[in-house]
Amino acid sequence: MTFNDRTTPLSLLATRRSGKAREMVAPGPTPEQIDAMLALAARTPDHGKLAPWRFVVVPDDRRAAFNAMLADAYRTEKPDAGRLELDAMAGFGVPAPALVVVLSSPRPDSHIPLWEQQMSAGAAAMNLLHAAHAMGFVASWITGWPSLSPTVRDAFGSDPERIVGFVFIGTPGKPLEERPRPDLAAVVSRWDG
Ligand SMILES: Cc1cc2nc3c(=O)[nH]c(=O)nc-3n(C[C@H](O)[C@H](O)[C@H](O)COP(=O)(O)O)c2cc1C
Repeated sequence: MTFNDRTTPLSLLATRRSGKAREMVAPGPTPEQIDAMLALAARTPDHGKLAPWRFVVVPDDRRAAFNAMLADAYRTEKPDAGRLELDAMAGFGVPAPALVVVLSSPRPDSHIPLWEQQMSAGAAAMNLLHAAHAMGFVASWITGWPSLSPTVRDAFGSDPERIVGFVFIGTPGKPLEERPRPDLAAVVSRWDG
């Protein structure tokens, strides 16, 4: 199977496949390409025109500081953490060339339900993935412990913001492999009420 076939919009959707962050290599997107991706990702449906999400680019020269921040946060929240766990945090997303942090930035004072604002943030992350793949890269939406850590969230924003995910972007260093896809019969039905 040819993954991320950019021949047509439909072929791209039909063959879209994320890359693994730890297997990504250069080239990654240039800063201008990242800006272009984010302009595409910002075309995301949101009820009430609130744009209840934000993107924070972690530039190349801040990636080491990002990983050090993660390790520090892990040590603070898990004082008993062993060396292996701390090394894993310090290597989070390495060696993927580019990183964008997607934040849910809801407006609590809005009449738009929080749930709808948070769904829009998820959609924005998905659109960022689509933009990256449409530009010839692979992306990977990762969460894990850092996405739930208040300390890490505070490095990028503040309550009630939440980290939707860390989107790593680069070129696959190994051939992509298909993952099992859901049996459509299990997830699609016709309402007969
Ligand atoms: C909200 C969210 C969080 C995810 N977090 C992780 C993660 O922490 N680690 C991981 O290996 N995959 C994670 N994934 C899955 C991958 O991003 C990817 O979607 C998965 O490998 C499926 O590949 P596909 O994008 O080709 O369908 C997450 C996906 C979503 C939607």
